[in-house]
Amino acid sequence: MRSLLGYSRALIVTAVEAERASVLDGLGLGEQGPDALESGAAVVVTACGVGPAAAAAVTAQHMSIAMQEGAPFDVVISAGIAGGFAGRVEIGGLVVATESIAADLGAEGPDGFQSVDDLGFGSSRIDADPGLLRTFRQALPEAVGGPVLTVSTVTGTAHSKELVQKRHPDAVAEAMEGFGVGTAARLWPGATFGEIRTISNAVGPRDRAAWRIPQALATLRDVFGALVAR
Ligand SMILES: O=C(O)c1cccc(C(=O)CC[C@H]2O[C@@H](n3cnc4c(=O)[nH]cnc43)[C@H](O)[C@@H]2O)c1
Repeated sequence: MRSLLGYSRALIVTAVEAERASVLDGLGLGEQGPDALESGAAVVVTACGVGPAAAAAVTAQHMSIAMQEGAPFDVVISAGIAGGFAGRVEIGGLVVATESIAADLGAEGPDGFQSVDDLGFGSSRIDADPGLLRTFRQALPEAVGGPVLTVSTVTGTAHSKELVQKRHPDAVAEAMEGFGVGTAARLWPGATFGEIRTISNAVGPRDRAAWRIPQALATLRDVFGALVAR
């Protein structure tokens, strides 16, 4: 593959291998060996592990190596499955993040939760690059756009869902890596960032048996098939 969406070099970060395999399948790349990063492949797909810390560390490592090799990434995409907020997106559906928000980064107190923004310690939000977002929207007209939350603990009760929705009424989905990937990506000037998620489950009381992972992985494959076709 020469390039993705007109960018010279793309890094796609998933959490787990099954998501990575779906992305590679959609891109028509089959298996990609560990040499792709050092050898300057136009698209590198990596599985970072679950959660924002692993996501930030692995993204930063990849970006640093690519820079040293003289082939920096100019687009970084956090991709994978997610929980969707009922009424906003269906299971099996697709979400494109307008921003990736670290929903549990802050402090609890007697008056409730305060984000790091409220506390004056920085920002818990990373905007998607506007040009990349426009491209996603054109290529994926069926996608629901909105904030995607990054959490360290999957929301698993009606009560915690209510709390998180009160704080983020516009959120369309939650996952566990986007804010971490974006935090690393924005350290490199010239790298654009975005997040794409397909929906495996509804956010709320935990019912792992109800997660439709194969369906979400199939949608993820089709999404990257549509992106590479442009
Ligand atoms: O068991 C499997 O076969 C399998 C295949 C692909 C992915 C998984 C995962 O468990 C992925 C975990 C990953 O998914 C995101 N995720 C999905 N639903 C939610 C949610 O409701 N709340 C937060 N995160 C969610 C998240 O990004 C995880 O890293 C298993």
